[in-house]
Amino acid sequence: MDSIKAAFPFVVASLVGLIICLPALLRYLVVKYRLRNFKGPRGLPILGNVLQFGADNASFMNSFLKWTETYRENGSFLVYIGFTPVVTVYNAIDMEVILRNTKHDDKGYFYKLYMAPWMGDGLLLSKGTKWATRRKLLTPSFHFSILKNFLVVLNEQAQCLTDKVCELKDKPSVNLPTLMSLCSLDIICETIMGKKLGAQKGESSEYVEAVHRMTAILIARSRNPLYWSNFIFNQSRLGKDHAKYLRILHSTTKQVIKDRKLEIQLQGNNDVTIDDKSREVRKRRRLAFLDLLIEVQKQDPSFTDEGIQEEVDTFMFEGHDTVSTSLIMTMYLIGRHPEVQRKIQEELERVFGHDRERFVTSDDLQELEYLSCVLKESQRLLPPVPFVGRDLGEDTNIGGIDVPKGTSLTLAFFMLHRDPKQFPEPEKFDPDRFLPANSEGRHNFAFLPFSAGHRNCIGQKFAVMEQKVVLATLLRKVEIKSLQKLDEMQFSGELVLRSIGGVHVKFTQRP
Ligand code: HEM
Repeated sequence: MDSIKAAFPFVVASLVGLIICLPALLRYLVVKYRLRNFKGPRGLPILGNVLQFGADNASFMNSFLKWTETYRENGSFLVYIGFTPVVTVYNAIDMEVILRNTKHDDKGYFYKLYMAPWMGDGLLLSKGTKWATRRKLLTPSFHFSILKNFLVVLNEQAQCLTDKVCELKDKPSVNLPTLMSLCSLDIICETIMGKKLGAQKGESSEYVEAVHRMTAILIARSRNPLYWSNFIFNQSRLGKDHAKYLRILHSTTKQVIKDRKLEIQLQGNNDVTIDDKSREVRKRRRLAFLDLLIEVQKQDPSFTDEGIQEEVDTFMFEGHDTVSTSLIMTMYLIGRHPEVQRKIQEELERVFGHDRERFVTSDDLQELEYLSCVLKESQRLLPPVPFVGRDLGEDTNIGGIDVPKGTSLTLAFFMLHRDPKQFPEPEKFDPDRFLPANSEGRHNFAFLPFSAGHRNCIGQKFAVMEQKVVLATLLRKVEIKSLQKLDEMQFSGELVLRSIGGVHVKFTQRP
């Protein structure tokens, strides 16, 4: 009798546990049944496919690549992370179905876990009405007529980079990520917040240190499943550093916004006005995106200071690592293909003559057509954002199978861009694929470095402009030789694509 009494609390606890877990268990069984015909690697009970992912980011990427090739005909496959099904999609037809549907705008658990503390509920992470209202408010700020106001900053920073690179010409090897990250940070800080950092010139800044440390912490967090729990992460050394750098990042942006608003107030009105019809910007000083956000707030006071901060933090994050990764990969590929580099140099000579100093103008940007093809081909082969996540907002037919609402998706651009039906010999770097005549008949959703549909990249035009200015300035003066072979490089799909072990090149000054 006593032993029954003693066991009673455990029996009750087990029953309560079962009742709590039952809905989740039932949902798992129903979803598993509905997805029974979806192809994918066979996993273990309870663990699913986790053990097949490998212990580090490189093995994770290799497993993904292996599965993509195995299921290429389907263009999608299913894995289980424990009890959670995740469908990976990498064919143009299903990409279109998903990205065109406005109901699929939830970015999923991991996005929120890693990025929300820094970016809050800004444009990247928000959804529904909040996202739609913000996107409508912010889209005009990315119109080309406004973006061209940033050309001066882009040119100045590109020249600073070029001067630095010229000084490195005798070095046998330069690791591109270190160099390019500082350049794109200088650019994004000045264009978004109107703040000159001087990172390229070696001026130390608490903010730059915090951005670098924060990015590294987010990557380390994604690698360790224990840190996926907020509770465990917050107690860890890494979690404490995270809190410290987050304070620096937020207090900096908060202060910058406050100072800029005060400056405007002291001047009596905002010295930046935008003509509604021509989108022409009139200003008495250098424009920053922040001025445009403050202008938006004047038109719509529901866009609060917190709202401005969320968007500034989002742009700082989204507009820095992505562009520098794209430049790194493009410079690497140019340095591997002397014939492509020669064609770029010929185009630069056609547009700039022998003038290696003059700033790149908006007319020049239109004329650099071959450089556009090179950028696109680089973003096809080595897309800076290799994957994005989504949770399905409604039941959706993917590859002929009805996938239930709530299922997590990985949209794998890295693998999409290697579809041999859309891009014959997909591993070959061939910028001519993107000449207009060679692009005919290609599916509109076969090439998505900036994603597509309503949640596409708002900063796409800015990013292309920045890269063209940097490359047109640099390649007029220097030549790049890449020191690693593509098939020997090991990539990892973190928040952006990274080459484990760096990207090493040698620069020489052009005669
Ligand atoms: C080569 C550089 C860039 C690449 C490859 C890139 C790529 C992308 C991709 C793939 C997305 C979709 C993310 C998702 O669906 O989860 C995205 C969204 C976004 N990007 Fe970019 N991006 C770049 C540069 C920039 C820049 C320079 C800015 C800002 C200055 C920016 C701001 C944003 C924002 C705010 C979003 C969220 C848009 C929304 O959901 O409405 N990006 N980007």
